[in-house]
Amino acid sequence: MAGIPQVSLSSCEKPMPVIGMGTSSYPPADLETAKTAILEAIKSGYRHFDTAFAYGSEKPLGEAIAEALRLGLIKSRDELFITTKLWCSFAQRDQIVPSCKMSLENLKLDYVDLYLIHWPVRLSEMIQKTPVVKEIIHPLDVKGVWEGMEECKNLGLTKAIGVSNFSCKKLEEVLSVAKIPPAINQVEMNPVWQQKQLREFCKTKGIHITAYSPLGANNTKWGDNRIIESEVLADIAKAREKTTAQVALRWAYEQGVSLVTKSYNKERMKENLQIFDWSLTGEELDKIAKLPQRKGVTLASILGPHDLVLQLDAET
Ligand SMILES: NC(=O)C1=CN([C@@H]2O[C@H](COP(=O)(O)OP(=O)(O)OC[C@H]3O[C@@H](n4cnc5c(N)ncnc54)[C@H](OP(=O)(O)O)[C@@H]3O)[C@@H](O)[C@H]2O)C=CC1
Ligand SMILES: O=C[C@H](O)[C@@H](O)[C@@H](O)[C@H](O)C(=O)O
Repeated sequence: MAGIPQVSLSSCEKPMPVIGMGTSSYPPADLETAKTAILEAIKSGYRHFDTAFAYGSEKPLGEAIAEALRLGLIKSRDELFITTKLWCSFAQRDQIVPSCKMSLENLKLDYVDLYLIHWPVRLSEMIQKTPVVKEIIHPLDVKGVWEGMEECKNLGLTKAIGVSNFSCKKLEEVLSVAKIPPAINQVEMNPVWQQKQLREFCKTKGIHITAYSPLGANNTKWGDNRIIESEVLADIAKAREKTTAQVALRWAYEQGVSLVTKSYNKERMKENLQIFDWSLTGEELDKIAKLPQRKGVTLASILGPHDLVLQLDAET
């Protein structure tokens, strides 16, 4: 297996492996299933893991890390790059540090490598299921929340801080108040939602993009099968003796972003790492550039089609 390239992030001394294992599974995996899959991913060579308070995968990830250390698969926790995210129900100035500490407790870690604001919205209640009623959805206090994120970094609870699902407009708001600029914006990005405008903007601001759902989150509640069933991608895959998934992942990598993709299947998690020793041709890239575009993951599909949510989904 060719080695996994790394990227450096602003305000973070530790480099990040460009491919990470996602841990948002549908239907939600039980603790043992998730732990076993994550351990398998470590055995396969993954060193970057993406979790969130909302996924319920912090605990199994923490257990898998402890087990990997016990088994000697890794010598130190420092060999891993761990990302987790602030859930919307805790998106208030005084709740950020406690929330980060709660995630660290779930993970049984002293620090995470990256802490992200999960979505640019605040929920005034803890939720058990989605969609939610509109009364609990509020605009984000960007200044207060970002100050809390900066405090997490200054306290050493996280090496880097960033955001997720932020538009250019929301990023401008963060940048206007930030003492430490966001290192990353983690957003949906794949051949059928290429994010050209946002990528241009982030490049000029030194914000690195991580692509989530790079396979279109096929077979999940929040995604669809447009990528896995794309004839254009399948034709390229056939000609190159790769799989459609590998073509989609390689495309994202060639755009200069990092990516997090989830597989709890031993063969597919290995397959997804085989993207670093070949490249797409100019002609293949042109064909992919022409694919029809449509956002797959929307906040409205999670929280419900409320005005503020639809407005956030429509922002560029
Ligand atoms: N910040 C945010 O708001 C969001 C972040 N994320 C993060 O990004 C991660 C990845 O995105 P996700 O939405 O999971 O979607 P992905 O695009 O990574 O797709 C995951 C789906 O594809 C399947 N799959 C994986 N590899 C292959 C393959 N080689 N061939 C065919 N099917 C495959 C998986 O099934 P199987 O496991 O059976 O292989 C799973 O059903 C998440 O797990 C999460 O960590 C995701 C959504 C939103
Ligand atoms: O209800 C659906 C879930 O919240 C799903 O959309 C998320 O877990 C997603 O992967 C995310 O990171 O936001």
